[in-house]
Amino acid sequence: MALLELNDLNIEYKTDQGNVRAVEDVNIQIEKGETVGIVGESGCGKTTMAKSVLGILPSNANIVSGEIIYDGKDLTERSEDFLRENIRWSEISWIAQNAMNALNPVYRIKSLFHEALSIHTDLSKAERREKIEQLLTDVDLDAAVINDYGHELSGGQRQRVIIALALALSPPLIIADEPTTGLDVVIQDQILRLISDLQKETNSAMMFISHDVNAVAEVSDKTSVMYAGNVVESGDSSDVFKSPAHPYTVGLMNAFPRIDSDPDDALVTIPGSPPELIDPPKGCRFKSRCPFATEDCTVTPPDTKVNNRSHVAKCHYTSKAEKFREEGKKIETWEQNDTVEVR
Ligand SMILES: Nc1ncnc2c1ncn2[C@@H]1O[C@H](COP(=O)(O)OP(=O)(O)OP(=O)(O)O)[C@@H](O)[C@H]1O
Repeated sequence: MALLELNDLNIEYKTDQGNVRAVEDVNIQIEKGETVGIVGESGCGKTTMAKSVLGILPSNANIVSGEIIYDGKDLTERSEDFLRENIRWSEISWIAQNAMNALNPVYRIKSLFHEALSIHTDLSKAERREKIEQLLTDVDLDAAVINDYGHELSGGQRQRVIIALALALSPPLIIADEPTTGLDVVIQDQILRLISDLQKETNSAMMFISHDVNAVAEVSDKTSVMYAGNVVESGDSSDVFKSPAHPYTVGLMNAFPRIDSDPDDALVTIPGSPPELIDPPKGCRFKSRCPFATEDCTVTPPDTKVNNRSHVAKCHYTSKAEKFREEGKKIETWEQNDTVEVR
């Protein structure tokens, strides 16, 4: 049994304009000790999905159907008290983007930890202090920051504090939602490496959410690519990133050139933006931006097996994936209005 299983998960937000179908029929499994990457542009439903696991969705959100099975328990059926006392921090912790900005600036760093440790452990005050200093050292901070206020630290230092907090109770699962976004590129790299090293050392499983394909490819064993509320491609990261089979994955990878790619190569971007999720298009949601789309794409896209492992893509034309990859490198492919013939 997987540590976390999202089964046919559907989540909507109620708004004055109508219901936003932010997560639709999402299936994701995370095994013990494994890192699963979730990648996609802003607004694709990644954060909504992650918040549903922790039970911290905003009040206008509704889990319409599906299951969130953690260690055999369906969390969608558990109360707020149960999640607070038995799941958050101790079983599943959360590293959010710029999380410290959201925290109370009049709190000292030590207060953040004392709160989590006093609720969930029976350590004495002195033992808690020792533990906090150790956690801060583990994330390469000077233990003296224990007495600082959040606003006295740099962005990178704050994110290290948040990582230390996420590790404080040795949770079996860590959800890291855009943990490096907004940081300086060099710091991003350090934080990424730190998360990856600590995760291996502690053997926690991790859901690693990012819009940055390269970051996801670097740390994840498996990857799910999300577009407009759907998982459009998933599989072992080595399969997904070596042989992307959905045109969206191809476009996303070209939009994030690897550090070792030729600097003279033109940057390819996917024109347009994801569709409105109040009345999303029928069939494939990527259709209007896909240079390879045909009439068939207006019907429900299939889950197509790409190889004899677990690599699947929601596209009718995965048998043409090699051609997608080749044509997808060219700017003209994405800029022209006509469909590119791949047959
Ligand atoms: N509180 C809310 N009320 C209504 N709609 C919302 C709310 N929060 C998010 N949405 C909508 O749900 C969809 C998914 O958003 P979500 O934040 O989950 O995406 P994301 O991929 O995590 O993007 P980002 O990285 O920008 O957070 C978007 O269309 C967004 O506008």
